[in-house]
Amino acid sequence: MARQSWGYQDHNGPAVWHERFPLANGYRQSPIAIKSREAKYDPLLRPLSFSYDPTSPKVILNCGYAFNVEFDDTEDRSVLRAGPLKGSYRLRQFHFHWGPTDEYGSEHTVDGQEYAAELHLVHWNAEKYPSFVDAAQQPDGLAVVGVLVKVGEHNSPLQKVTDVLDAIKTKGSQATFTNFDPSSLFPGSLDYWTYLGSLTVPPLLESVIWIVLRQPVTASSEQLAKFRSILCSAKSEPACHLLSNYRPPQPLRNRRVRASF
Ligand SMILES: NS(=O)(=O)c1cccc(NC(=O)NCCNCc2ccc(Br)cc2O)c1
Ligand SMILES: [Zn+2]
Repeated sequence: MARQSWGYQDHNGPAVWHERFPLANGYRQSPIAIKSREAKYDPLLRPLSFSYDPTSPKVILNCGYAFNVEFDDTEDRSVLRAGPLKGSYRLRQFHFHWGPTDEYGSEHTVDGQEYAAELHLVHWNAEKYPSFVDAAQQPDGLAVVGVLVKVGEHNSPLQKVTDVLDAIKTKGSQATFTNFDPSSLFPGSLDYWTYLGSLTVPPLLESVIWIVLRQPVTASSEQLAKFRSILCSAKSEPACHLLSNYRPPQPLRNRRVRASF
């Protein structure tokens, strides 16, 4: 495995990603600072439609800059439809972004408000493209649902995820993870903002239709601390905790944010 070239520290973090990944200065980069008053209600936007098979999650792995719950995406078992999308998008993985304290760590912000963390559910357009990597090269290839997380009440569905983090402490480790419905992590309202953007991690490909839910969910301070307990170092390396893995908001440039509400 090639030594990870990028990360979230001063020497390899978001401020220098452009040196190896020129798309970092592209025209549809993510995340963005959402300004609710500038978002335009679009009556043509439909409600989101999820159909997730709880037996389709397979493993949880520490990739050094996040932990991903990976799904069996070899067929349409967990899909997202409607909303701003044409056709169905297949769920591939979900992961979180967080910061060094409960005060910040989300990637999207809303009216200047930073949240403690952000959940991303990554789907790809399996109707049009043969694989995730192919879809990730296309302007309509991916659809990511972002859920803002604020510090507060204990989040019991989330505890199923945080309980397994001790088993994947070091970069490259993985553990079995199944019988989990990721829609249990959603807030009560599925109102959303949507805009055209990119991956928020290198290679920063500009292939994501972003769907950011308006209503945040909560997680307790202890649950958020659990995120920070995983290591960005491999077993053989000096331990370094992954205290922060969020990319800050990027220029909106010539883009509009639409609201479903
Ligand atoms: N934060 S996000 O915008 O929701 C978002 C959206 C899609 C994917 C991910 N993360 C990962 O796929 N991570 C595991 C693979 N390593 C990065 C990677 C990604 C895509 C391609 Br093609 C090649 C590649 O090496 C995050
Ligand atoms: Zn993400």
